[in-house]
Amino acid sequence: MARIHLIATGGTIASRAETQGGPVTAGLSAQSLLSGLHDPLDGIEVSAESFQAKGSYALDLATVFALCQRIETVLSAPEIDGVVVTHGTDTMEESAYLAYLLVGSDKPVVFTGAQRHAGVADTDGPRNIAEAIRAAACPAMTGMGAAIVFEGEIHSARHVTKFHASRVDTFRSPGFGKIGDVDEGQVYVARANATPRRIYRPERLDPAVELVLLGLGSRPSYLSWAVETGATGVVLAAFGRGNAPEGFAQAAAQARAQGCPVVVATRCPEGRTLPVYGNDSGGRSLEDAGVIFAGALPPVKARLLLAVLLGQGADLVRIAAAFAQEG
Ligand SMILES: NC(=O)C[C@H](N)C(=O)O
Repeated sequence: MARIHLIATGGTIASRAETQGGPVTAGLSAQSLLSGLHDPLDGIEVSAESFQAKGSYALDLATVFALCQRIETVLSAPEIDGVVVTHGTDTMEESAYLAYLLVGSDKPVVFTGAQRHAGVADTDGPRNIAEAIRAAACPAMTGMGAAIVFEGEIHSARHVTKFHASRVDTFRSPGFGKIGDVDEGQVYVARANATPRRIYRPERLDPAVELVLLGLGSRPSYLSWAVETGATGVVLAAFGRGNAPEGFAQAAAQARAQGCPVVVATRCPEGRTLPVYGNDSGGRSLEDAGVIFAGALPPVKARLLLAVLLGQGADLVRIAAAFAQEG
């Protein structure tokens, strides 16, 4: 019989509004989440612990790094077959992606949460937890890396993103799709990831990697300002194939000269970067300025990978090699 350990971190799934229309605040323990389950789980044994009851928008990299270490420790126990993490949906894709990068065990790690809090009659929390537990207990999830189970779908942490601010079917994997389903208690895993998972072992995550979303005519001084105020790495969420407004190539070259790597990701939800365009701050001139392209890795996840790499002391060559492997 499978044994799953649940780690609760807060978010809407662990929240209620104390008064009608009042603020929704996190605070429910792991045990109370488990006691709200309606699904009998067909004999899967579940243990639980409360890690931190906060909205996911309030978590920081050090906390999520500690969470990943805790997941690894729990999975090292031979009697545990998988872990479920309950988490707010706002940054769930980020914590799940960090677990994907940092947790070396091949046992299943499944994140889930809710869009409707525990105080409303149609909360989606209990169903999502039950389905996450079933997925974590499924041998076909072995070796897939961290995943998100939500509203009956299974998504790889490598590809998934929160797509809708409030709907219960919020998670999608643009350009890739779900990897499976949980349907009437049955878990179906249809496919693996396209790129092999690589495990990183940093001693910490670099907390000073910034993400700059570019808009039409954005000012390059914003990149320079980030470096001047202590950014140790910057990810530009750039246009299309990885192009930026005029002046960014020069600012990127300066950043690099000051020891701050600049990674260029695309702000498009699908597709990958490729240095094609010349002229001031087209992809080719950014490449000449020494930026590193993120390929198909979305900006938010490129920032996390850079925080991992800088946290393990990687130099520019190793950072470029790691992003090149992302495809
Ligand atoms: N649905 C949610 O969980 C959103 C919440 N604001 C959080 O991420 O903590």
